[in-house]
Amino acid sequence: MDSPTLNILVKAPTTRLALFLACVFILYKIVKKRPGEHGTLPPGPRPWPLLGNLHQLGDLPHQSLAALAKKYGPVMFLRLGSIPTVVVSSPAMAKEFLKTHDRLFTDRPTVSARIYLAYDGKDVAYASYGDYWRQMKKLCTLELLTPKRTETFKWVREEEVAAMIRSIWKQSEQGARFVDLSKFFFSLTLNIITIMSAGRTFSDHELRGGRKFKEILGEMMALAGAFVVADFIPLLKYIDLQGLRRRMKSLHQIYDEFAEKVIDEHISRRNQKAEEERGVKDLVDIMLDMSEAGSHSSEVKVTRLNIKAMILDMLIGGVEASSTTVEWAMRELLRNPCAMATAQQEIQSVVGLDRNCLLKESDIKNCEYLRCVVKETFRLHPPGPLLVPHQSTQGCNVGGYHIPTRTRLFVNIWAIGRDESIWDDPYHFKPERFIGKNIDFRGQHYELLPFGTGRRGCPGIPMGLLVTELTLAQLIHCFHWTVEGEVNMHEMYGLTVPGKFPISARPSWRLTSKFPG
Ligand code: HEM
Repeated sequence: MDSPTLNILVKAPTTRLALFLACVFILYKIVKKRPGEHGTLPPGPRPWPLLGNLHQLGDLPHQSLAALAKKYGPVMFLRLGSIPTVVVSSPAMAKEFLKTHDRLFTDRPTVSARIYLAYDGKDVAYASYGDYWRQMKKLCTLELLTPKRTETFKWVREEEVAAMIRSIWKQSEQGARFVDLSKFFFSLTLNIITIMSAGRTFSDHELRGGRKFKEILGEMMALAGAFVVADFIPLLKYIDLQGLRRRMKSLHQIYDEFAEKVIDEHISRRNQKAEEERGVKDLVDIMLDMSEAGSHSSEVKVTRLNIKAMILDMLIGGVEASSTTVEWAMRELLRNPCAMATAQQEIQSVVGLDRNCLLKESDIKNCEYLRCVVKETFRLHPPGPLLVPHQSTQGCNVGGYHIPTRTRLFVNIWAIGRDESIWDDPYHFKPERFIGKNIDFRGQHYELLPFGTGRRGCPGIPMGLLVTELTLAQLIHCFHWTVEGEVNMHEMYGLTVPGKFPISARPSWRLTSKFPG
């Protein structure tokens, strides 16, 4: 270019401005599109400096992300603080990420809960993808949570559900007008998982400082699901702005002392009794057996640390997910009296009304409608609406888009469950939609993934399902339920998404015989 031309370009203010804007536009396109070997990022809302798109998550991120996906499509790119994030909101794309490219998205991000609560990822749920996680997952799926093992804990589920029914019955006999079902469900699932894992429940005085076991666990779950700003904005990494990490550390210490005590108790019991006198083995017993044997068919070497971290996962992963599901199923049945009556009628036709023993787990296979009630609850109210976040281990191309290394992946199963292009009348609770259909929730049907799928899928499906179905069946078989006014359906986001307000309902005994036993 000769100098007069250059002079015109540089000196004329409008030309200079135009040149500047053109450069910015080209740069923006380069950054946004990343053409060439990387390809294009998925579409998404423009991020703000520092915050990225965090301000768009709101109190109920699964709902806000579902609304954004309506605008940007089933694969959407955001920045949460500085974290590149992909949100998937259709069955086809869920299959792409969780089946076709599953291996690339099997990692978990490093978050405060993993570091300060979960032994720095020495558990299963928070562990990074790699040999350690693989071994721990094998321990879950081949030893601790197999359908056969789950069957051996049938007595725990039946006894504990019966105890809950008895307490509700007692309260109603004593004239209580309403019972707080949310409290009952949390205590029930906590008791079941604690007995299955550690052999017994724990009284209020057994933890340091006389802290209540139930309270400590409740607080740990709340912290595991809390939003920690520093996990998204690395600038704040060294400041515990919300005081959450301090609380995590202190609760972790209390949990660790509890877990140490449980292991010591088991060891001293083992030393006192011969193998054949020990009775039913709980999960700590099984892991101690493996630890003594040194190795096992699953090639997992089990240490004290593994046992403590594994029991933590059973408690954090199993308790709230199951109680939240029962809670939503009850809310839906309470506001859908026809569905409630159909489910009650079905159970009645299977076991009658005058049996002097309560319904058993083995009766549930004959209650198809009840099982559809649970499925429909998973569709509308999956306890983990965005699953547990996955993370990409390397840059890759999925669905025609470039996904950078260490991108966080959320699969919005809540949005998929309410998608009008997949489900007829999606906002209404209609268990009958599943009758005679082969849609299942164990990970083969991408329109219904309450337990996730693929390598990171939930290992607790048999347990979670049996607890949920049995509890619900007993509750509606034994009692008529009424509520005052409308059933509140507001959600609260955390480790799972339970109702914002507890469900309070009025029971009246339905069976012709008094409470059995
Ligand atoms: C209704 C009950 C339950 C539901 C809906 C549920 C749901 C889920 C979901 C959505 C995930 C994450 C999947 C993913 O990352 O893609 C998960 C993981 C997990 N769940 Fe469950 N769960 C339930 C019960 C249980 C129970 C009873 C246990 C154990 C006693 C359990 C233990 C775990 C563990 C250890 C993981 C982590 C797996 C991994 O990261 O590899 N869950 N669950």
